Amino acid sequence: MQAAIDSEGIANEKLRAEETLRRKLHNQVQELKGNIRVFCRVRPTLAVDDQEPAKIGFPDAEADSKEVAIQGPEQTSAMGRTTTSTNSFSFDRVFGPSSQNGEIFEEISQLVQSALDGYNVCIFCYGQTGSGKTHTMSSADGMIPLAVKQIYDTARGLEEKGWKYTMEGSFVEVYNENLNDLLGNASEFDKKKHEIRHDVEKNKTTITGVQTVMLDSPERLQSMLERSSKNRIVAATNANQRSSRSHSVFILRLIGNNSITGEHSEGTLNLVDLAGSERLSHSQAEGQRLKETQNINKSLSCLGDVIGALGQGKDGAHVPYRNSKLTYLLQLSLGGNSKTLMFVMISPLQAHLSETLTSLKFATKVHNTHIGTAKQAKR
Ligand SMILES: Nc1ncnc2c1ncn2[C@@H]1O[C@H](COP(=O)(O)OP(=O)(O)OP(=O)(O)O)[C@@H](O)[C@H]1O
Repeated sequence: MQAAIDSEGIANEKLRAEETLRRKLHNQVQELKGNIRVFCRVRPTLAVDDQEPAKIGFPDAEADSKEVAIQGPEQTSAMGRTTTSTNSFSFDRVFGPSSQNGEIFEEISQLVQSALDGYNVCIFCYGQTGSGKTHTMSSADGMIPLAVKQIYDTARGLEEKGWKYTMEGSFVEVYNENLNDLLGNASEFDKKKHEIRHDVEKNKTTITGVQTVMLDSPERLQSMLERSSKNRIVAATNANQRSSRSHSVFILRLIGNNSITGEHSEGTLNLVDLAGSERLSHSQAEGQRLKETQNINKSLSCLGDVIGALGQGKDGAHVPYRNSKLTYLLQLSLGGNSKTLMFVMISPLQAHLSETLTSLKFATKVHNTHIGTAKQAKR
């Protein structure tokens, strides 16, 4: 009897040691892949798209591709000759129009694992309105539900290794440089002030007056997503397609305690659906629309500046987090202590060619950035 208990004890200890080693190796692999990665996704042509497709060379479904080639707009020379140049872009992965959310999630599941292991992670969707950001992030089989499911499954598996996890979720939007609680009361949107507080020591950000939901069952997530989308519909007006004019940030805080080894880890996974990146010419926009556009342009270019400053990798160099609400909110999840993935979504239509090229150029800038080694928030 005693021998059986002893050998069970040894086996459990081996399991725990293996888990500690797995975490270390997992992180080494993630660092080799780079702490900032960019994926591109081309959405399929939809039945409602009645415009001509653009000439895009995208990967076939089977290939593990990194390249996308776009035939640029026609240019006529002084001699009257018409030419079109091909613009090629390369990223960490390019997904063609037939790719499915499940397949895309396989690539990001490793980052979800990093958040469980105590790292801060940001996953962004960037692109013009209608390019597939919400489909990728929040649809029924999008990154948010798949990430939460993976966290449940993994946390359950880690129980036998002594780990117990709690998962807290909040969901906010940044609209016109104001924070709103998507789980709160829509009548308070743009009125109630929420403050962002960073505790650098604990590597933890809190937002005052925002609801936090203990995500202890998949049903909780479902009701959380329903509440947020209802709130956005209430807050929208005919003239204001609010969801595409604001950034939404789904924040999952993952707290793990190991009662046997005494290890503790806290990580945050931020899933960010950015506002539509299309450039409205100022002459077309006026009033509320102009204000929205200016705020979106400012915050997206600020995000690019923050990533650019981090990419210079100089310790102690100024990083302009405070220049926009979004970058300030994500301060502790961007930079040396964290891992970032940017999805650039593109439309397959010729009519969107110029926005597509602008998006791909922004994404290339991000892709050329290398962020320093992440440190784990573990005590
Ligand atoms: N990969 C895809 N497969 C099938 N349908 C897609 C795909 N991507 C996008 N769609 C469809 O295209 C339409 C526009 O996509 P979506 O709403 O996700 O765009 P968006 O970039 O989030 O726009 P907005 O900025 O307005 O929120 C939707 O009807 C969506 O269901």
